[in-house]
Amino acid sequence: MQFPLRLGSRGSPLALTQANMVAGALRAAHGWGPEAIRIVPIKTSGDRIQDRPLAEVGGKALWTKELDRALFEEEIDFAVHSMKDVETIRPAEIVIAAMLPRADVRDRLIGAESLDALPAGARVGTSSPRRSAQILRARPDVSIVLFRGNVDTRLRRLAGGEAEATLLAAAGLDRLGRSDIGHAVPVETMLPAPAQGAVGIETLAAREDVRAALAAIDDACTSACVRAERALLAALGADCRAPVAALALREGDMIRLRAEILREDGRSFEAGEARFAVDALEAAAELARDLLARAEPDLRAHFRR
Ligand SMILES: NCc1[nH]cc(CCC(=O)O)c1CC(=O)O
Repeated sequence: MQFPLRLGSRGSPLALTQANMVAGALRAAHGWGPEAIRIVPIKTSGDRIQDRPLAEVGGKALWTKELDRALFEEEIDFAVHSMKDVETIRPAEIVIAAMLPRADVRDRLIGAESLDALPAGARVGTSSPRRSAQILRARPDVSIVLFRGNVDTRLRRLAGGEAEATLLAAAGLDRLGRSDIGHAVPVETMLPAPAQGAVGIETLAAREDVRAALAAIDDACTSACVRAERALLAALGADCRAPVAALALREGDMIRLRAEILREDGRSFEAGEARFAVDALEAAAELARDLLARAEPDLRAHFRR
């Protein structure tokens, strides 16, 4: 293997923090020095387009396309991603080689202690169809304001009075050293997005040396759970912009997968769960089909490909 290994990352503060976590884990696992890994920031189209909801931007692979290209052109040896932002359908030449131990999976509400505590008619800033739907289900009186951009941008817009509250992933806030802000929303109220809180590392399938090095930092439990959540998402024909929530937890040799599909206005939803052996991912697809079969036409329409 040729050093330094080049780790591609988005350039946002959160992405770079996660890249440093990956580099640190690899150095510790292999006893490598600080020079062994170089972080290469790469601008993605998702980072450039800030003024429209992602669902409207339409193009797929907003966060991955440029990093994929850098992998193919051998500008980088591996790439770090928030697994939540990685599409379910990936190029066949690319593999998810490892995931770091998952962080807090919950969303944190900033600006109020709980959804119930929001003032009547409050404006809540988010660009996530899942969060919008879950908020509106709990609080049909609030209005949703489009909030995009990185964590700092969203907090600035909140401070600027553009909304009374916003929601951010606890994992991102914690990694940025902002554990002090917001109130965690229980997963029973807001089931998280599939793969929320998980950091993954991708490389080319052909790079056996890199894959072996990455295997040393793979958290098997996180990988198994996130793979189950992604299998459900894939079977729904959905991506990270669809109003889908899913959370898998290990229970001994089994995985317990909870999932929810919602209409974006929160007026209709289906929830379910399944228990299956760690490798029996077909059960996740079955749960997806079951949710779709129960969904009323307007809800199912969100998932028509
Ligand atoms: N879509 C943006 C995104 N992708 C991953 C995270 C947070 C970190 C994580 O979930 O691992 C965030 C920000 C957020 O949702 O608040």
